[in-house]
Amino acid sequence: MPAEPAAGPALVDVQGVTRRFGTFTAVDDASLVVHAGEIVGLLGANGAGKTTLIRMVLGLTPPTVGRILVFGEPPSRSGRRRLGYVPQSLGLYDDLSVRENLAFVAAVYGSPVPVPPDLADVADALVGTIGLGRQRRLAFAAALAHGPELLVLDEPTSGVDPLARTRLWDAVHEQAEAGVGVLVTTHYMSEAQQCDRLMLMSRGRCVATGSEADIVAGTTAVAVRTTRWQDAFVALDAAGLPVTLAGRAVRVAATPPDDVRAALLRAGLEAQVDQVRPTLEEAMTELDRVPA
Ligand SMILES: Nc1ncnc2c1ncn2[C@@H]1O[C@H](COP(=O)(O)OP(=O)(O)OP(=O)(O)O)[C@@H](O)[C@H]1O
Repeated sequence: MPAEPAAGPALVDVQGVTRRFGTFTAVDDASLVVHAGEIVGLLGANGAGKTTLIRMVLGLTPPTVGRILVFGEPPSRSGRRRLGYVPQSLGLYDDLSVRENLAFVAAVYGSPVPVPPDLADVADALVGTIGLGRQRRLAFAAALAHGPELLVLDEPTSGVDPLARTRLWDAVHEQAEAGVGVLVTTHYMSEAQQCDRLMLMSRGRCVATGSEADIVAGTTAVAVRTTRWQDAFVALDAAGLPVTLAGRAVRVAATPPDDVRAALLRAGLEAQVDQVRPTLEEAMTELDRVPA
């Protein structure tokens, strides 16, 4: 996962962009580039500002401050023809069949769009009657109809099962390998790990950028080893610490080991407390807590 952006002209170049809605700042001084052939992931909790940033890249919402270039120019109608966008809501016609949805897109772009082989068995089913995973696959195929150079995907696999998610990501990688730049928002850490570069947003601000290793560096996590792991979990949770349980492994993000030991001692628990390499999720917990 390279930390530095790939060479070559940027497909998307966002510099120092802020977007306010009244007195509320949804995006605060964000910068971002996407080059051909790379997958850039936008991460952040609900309301972090990801969709607002994407809408600005698409030219749907103007920035309050800052500069956005897409294909070297401010977002425009002609630029939009060179990109494919899959919104969270998918933008499909529920009362048309899979085939009819693709025919509609084909009519707009003037080029035929074949039904993808993995949707062949539902080609004549109304979109509203097929599963969400297949709807997302269809929205993705529709976004590719005109051979875009840039794909913008807003939570493309939200609510779909792991198999469908893997298939969609295979299709995303295929596009990137063919030279398409991809800007994708996600809540799933497993998906973030598939991106070439990441940008983590918290309350509108960009709090970390780079590879997974860059983002994890400088954050902390501890592992708590004790036979009384259930009691340890309850005590740390009651102490207000960001504790998680994976099987019997108790882990605490964003907290120095001594603070974890102290919280355990207060609960009358003895345990081995070791500093460990944080997961991306733990790093995000810590970075999301950085005061504004
Ligand atoms: N048109 C608008 N008017 C006022 N506030 C808005 C508007 N659009 C977005 N916001 C606010 O800006 C903040 C960022 O919203 P945004 O949808 O960009 O977040 P997000 O990171 O995409 O979240 P999610 O993961 O839930 O989609 C939220 O607090 C939202 O309520």
